[in-house]
Amino acid sequence: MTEETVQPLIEFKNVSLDYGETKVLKKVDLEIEEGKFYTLLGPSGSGKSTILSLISGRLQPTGGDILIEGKNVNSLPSNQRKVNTVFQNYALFPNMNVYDNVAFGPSIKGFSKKKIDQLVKSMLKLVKLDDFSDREISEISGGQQQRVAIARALANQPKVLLLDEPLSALDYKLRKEMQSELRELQQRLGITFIFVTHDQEEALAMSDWIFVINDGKVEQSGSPVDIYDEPINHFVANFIGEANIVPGVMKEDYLVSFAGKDFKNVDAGMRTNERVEVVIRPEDLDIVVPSRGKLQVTIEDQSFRGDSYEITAIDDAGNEWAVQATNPAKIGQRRGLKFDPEDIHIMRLNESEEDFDARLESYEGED
Ligand SMILES: Nc1ncnc2c1ncn2[C@@H]1O[C@H](COP(=O)(O)OP(=O)(O)OP(=O)(O)O)[C@@H](O)[C@H]1O
Repeated sequence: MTEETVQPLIEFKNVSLDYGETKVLKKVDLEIEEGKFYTLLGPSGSGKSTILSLISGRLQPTGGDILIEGKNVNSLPSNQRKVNTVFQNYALFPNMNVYDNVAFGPSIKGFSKKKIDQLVKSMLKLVKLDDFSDREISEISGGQQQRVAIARALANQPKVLLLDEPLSALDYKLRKEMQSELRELQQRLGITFIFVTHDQEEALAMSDWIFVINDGKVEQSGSPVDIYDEPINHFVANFIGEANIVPGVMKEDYLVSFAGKDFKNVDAGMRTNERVEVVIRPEDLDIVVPSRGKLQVTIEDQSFRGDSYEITAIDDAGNEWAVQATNPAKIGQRRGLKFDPEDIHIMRLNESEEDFDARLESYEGED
């Protein structure tokens, strides 16, 4: 039986964008399905907003193809795409009240007054601003402005909502609140959200699927859990959460050597004695008495994080380990580090997802 393939809502095939000599996007492939929450996560300048501009039609690619519902839209104007964007600065009309801001899109489309009214009221209800219709934009808070911007975009009834760092102007608490509100809104509406952020915590908390973008390329894509637990390379491991990354050698299947010792692990399929990078997350390390530790360390530093202590320890081979611990430690003390085989994650050196797959295929072909 063949599995039915779902046509992606949006596809990027080998999409490049150059500004003269500057290559901003380098042969990007993406697939976006209907009804999910996607996040483009990457550092400043990596090309996230450029990808949104290509989806919305504000920019055209210099190479490759962009497809929406299977049709090439490389040169389809923005206003003919069922896509709307919520910008970082909200871009609200300051001279209009809340109601008129939301009514703007539907009025341009020539809908009847009654239909516009219904639409605006339901959108304002959706973002919990039904009592704020008559307020001027200057009379509402940042978080409320953010909601108006979302209601305004949704009033255009898009298939896809693009959100370009929409929470970055909010304070920590409001930002957290809006994260769950946005997530809930997306689930309720069932439309596709593509959210841009450089905040990994935000991406992990909100998304069904994350694209990690770096230097105009997709470094890795996957569910938040996949990306956190199985980062494909040094960049992703470092960018997504805190990671201890030390050099190692895969001696054989399920046996890795690092910090001068051999450890059982759960990875297989690499060459004998292949050089690798070993990743262990700070929360997967426990500080114990030296005799119970798999590695012996000296406590170098510690800082209080509110709900935990971040401890820095140095092993006898000179590797530095960040440990997230519930109890404080004493600087200068000799301790042990404990971890389980499944907490050891192995990364091949400088390997892209494509190279990794190609190598895996050739490995499987050798049987
Ligand atoms: N008109 C332009 N000419 C030349 N380079 C440009 C132009 N517009 C953008 N760039 C470059 O393209 C790169 C990607 O920009 P983009 O805005 O997509 O990044 P980003 O990941 O969204 O960053 P941020 O998180 O800071 O918004 C940047 O290095 C930027 O300097």
